[in-house]
Amino acid sequence: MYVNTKDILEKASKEFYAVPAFNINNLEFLIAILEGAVEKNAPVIIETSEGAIKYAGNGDPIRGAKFFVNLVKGYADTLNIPVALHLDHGKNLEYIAAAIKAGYSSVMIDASHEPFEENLKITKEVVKWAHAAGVSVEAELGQLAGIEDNVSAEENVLVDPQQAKIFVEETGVDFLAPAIGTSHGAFKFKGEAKLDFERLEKVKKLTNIPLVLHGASSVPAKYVELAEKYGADLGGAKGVPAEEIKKCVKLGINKVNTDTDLRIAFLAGLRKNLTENVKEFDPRKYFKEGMQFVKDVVMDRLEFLGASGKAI
Ligand SMILES: O=C(CO)COP(=O)(O)O
Ligand SMILES: O=C[C@H](O)COP(=O)(O)O
Ligand SMILES: [Zn+2]
Ligand SMILES: [Zn+2]
Repeated sequence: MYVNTKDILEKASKEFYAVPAFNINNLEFLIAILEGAVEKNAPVIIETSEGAIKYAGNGDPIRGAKFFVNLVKGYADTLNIPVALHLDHGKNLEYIAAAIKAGYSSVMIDASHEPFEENLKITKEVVKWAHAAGVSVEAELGQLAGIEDNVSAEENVLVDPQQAKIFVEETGVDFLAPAIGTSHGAFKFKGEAKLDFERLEKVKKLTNIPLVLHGASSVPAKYVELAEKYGADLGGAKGVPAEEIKKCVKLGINKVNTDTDLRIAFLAGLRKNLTENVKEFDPRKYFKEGMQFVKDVVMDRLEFLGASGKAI
């Protein structure tokens, strides 16, 4: 069933587990994710970036947002697990409005690149519109290193826990993404993974709402190696080890954003399949192995985050 993200995350926060939010751009990833969640009897969050909406709508945000709601809601309503659809890193009010109007379960307003007061003001405004439509809201404090859509932060600017308390109280936001040292993409951390667990613990104590970990892909070596065996060049790829993510879940993370791991798993399967079956030209066949790898990543995450069996 298609549900509000808030219902999924408030239960997770009360019961100390996390639900993965997987980014999609197309049908194949959606089917693989939902199949994995059904097999694990788990709730799941599907998310689309502004770029995904632009892609699906062939440049038109209204068409793109409607496309994803029809696709995800239509599919979810045939299943017995809770499924939510979330706008990831909403930065343009045009996309946020399109998602709310189309029927997304929740939206993210990411004004974290703005000064604190400005972030607070914009977030408060989005919360007002979204809540009026029954849509829940995620916001971000601090900045992630690496490239995030059009914004790039050279260094991590970590969340200030006291600011987080004020921000949550004043904006009425439903979930918060605190920057604690992760970054987006396949090339995280120069040395060992280094997350600020103490900071995370303080943010949870002071806000007591569901928290979100961005840039949470683990970049599994087995898919990187397989993709490279079949011609990819992903030299230096590195993610957040599952054990580190589990520590974050104990300290209050309830939504774990994952895009890169699915991309790499699919790439490995697709490259392998195309190389091994040079006569094949039916996409339903050559996509299959990539979809299976995506499903495997999904099931693994549902399991180690504690979401498995939590559908009811
Ligand atoms: O945070 C993300 C989407 O918002 C995705 O992070 P990864 O690049 O680590 O998968
Ligand atoms: O956080 C960003 C997500 O991984 C989405 O990336 P994208 O803008 O390339 O769709
Ligand atoms: Zn951000
Ligand atoms: Zn993110």
